[in-house]
Amino acid sequence: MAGLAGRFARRWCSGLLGSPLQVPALGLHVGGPAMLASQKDFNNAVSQVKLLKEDPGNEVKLKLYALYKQATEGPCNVPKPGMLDFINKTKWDAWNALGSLSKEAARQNYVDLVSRLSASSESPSPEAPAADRKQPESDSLVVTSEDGITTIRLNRPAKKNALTTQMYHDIIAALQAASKDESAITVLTGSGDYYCSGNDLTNFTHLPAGGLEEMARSAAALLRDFVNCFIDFPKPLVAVVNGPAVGISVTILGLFDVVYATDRASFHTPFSHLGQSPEGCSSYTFPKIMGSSKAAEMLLFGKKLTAQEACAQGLVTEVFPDGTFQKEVWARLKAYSKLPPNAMRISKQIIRNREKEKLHAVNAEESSVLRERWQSDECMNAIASFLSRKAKL
Ligand SMILES: CCCCC/C=C/CC(=O)SCCNC(=O)CCNC(=O)[C@H](O)C(C)(C)COP(=O)(O)OP(=O)(O)OC[C@H]1O[C@@H](n2cnc3c(N)ncnc32)[C@H](O)[C@@H]1OP(=O)(O)O
Repeated sequence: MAGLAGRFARRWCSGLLGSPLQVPALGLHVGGPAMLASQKDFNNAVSQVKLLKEDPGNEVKLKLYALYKQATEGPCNVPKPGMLDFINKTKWDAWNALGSLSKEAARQNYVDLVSRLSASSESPSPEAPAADRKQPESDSLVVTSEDGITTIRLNRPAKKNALTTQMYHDIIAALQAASKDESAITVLTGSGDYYCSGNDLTNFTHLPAGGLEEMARSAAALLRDFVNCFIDFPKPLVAVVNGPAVGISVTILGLFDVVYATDRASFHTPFSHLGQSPEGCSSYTFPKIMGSSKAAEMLLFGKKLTAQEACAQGLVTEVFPDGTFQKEVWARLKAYSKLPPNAMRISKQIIRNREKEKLHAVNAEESSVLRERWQSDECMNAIASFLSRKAKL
């Protein structure tokens, strides 16, 4: 965890400052007195932060916190918080990562960062959003509509398309819009080499004021809303699985109508490893799709399936060679999107409607079990282990 936050903090610091007087390894300003911000500049910047029109996000807020502490108190010399005190430990790590940076340089870096934030929150966005579609709040999701197909693309390739809290909200909004737009088919896919690495495990480190209990309550409510959107989605829903899939991105596949996968894809649900339990209605759909013992191997023991195995077990519709995957899949989807849209909707309704009530009940139960799991030592230790780079799947 210390390493993770330290690495994060170093990365946030680098690249933010353009001064020639930088420590190359840290990207931090260590300039001489003539270059440095005054106490008055610093005080102004502190006031300016409160006036920012847009929330700069947790990563930037953490950097501001660290620079503020360094500028006002100097290098971090308070005891490190306990491993499970995620928030205070992350803050401590960020502050500690600034090492022996002088108070004056920290003050300058703080002023520079605030001035960049103020400038970007005042400049108009380069592209006006399409009139009929509210654009996602972050760049981590890209939604496009073309040829009768609305495509929702997970776009965080550097993090293997792990789902942040904001992305869950954006996917819900994108599905709601797609259910009403002109398109005949809706597709979920990923950018880069992964389809999706599941829930972003750092979501669990952003503890709200109500602590772990409140975090678990609000995550369970969001999970429930998120999965409900897939249960209720009225048009053909297709997953274009462009690479490995993990966790919730695998479990919700049971709620898709068609799943196309590259032969590079794999399907992994490591819930027990993470001290968690199945979601996405997989406790119901997986046994139905593949039989209870194959489902148990995946959901209890975290057995990872190859694309071919997932296809043999009915979770995947068809597997394509990676070299021709995109070309073949999109050609096929374009042809399908020309079929009469109302006929496709109505057929989907007949196939899915009698299951809906059951699926909603399963979703509610899975979300409520997870709410408890997320507060367990097993779960917190597994997440702390991943964050401290001791564990990877
Ligand atoms: C509303 C809440 C709902 C919650 C619903 C619950 C869902 C349950 C799940 O989804 S459980 C599944 C959770 N996912 C994982 O446990 C995957 C963890 N990731 C890994 O094990 C590996 O990263 C990997 C196997 C996916 C890929 O390994 P590889 O070596 O190829 O790549 P890196 O590990 O170097 O990853 C590149 C960077 O991406 C970050 N990252 C990857 N996955 C996640 C993730 N799930 N959460 C947060 N961050 C992730 C990784 O940390 C690297 O970042 P860095 O470059 O900054 O170090």
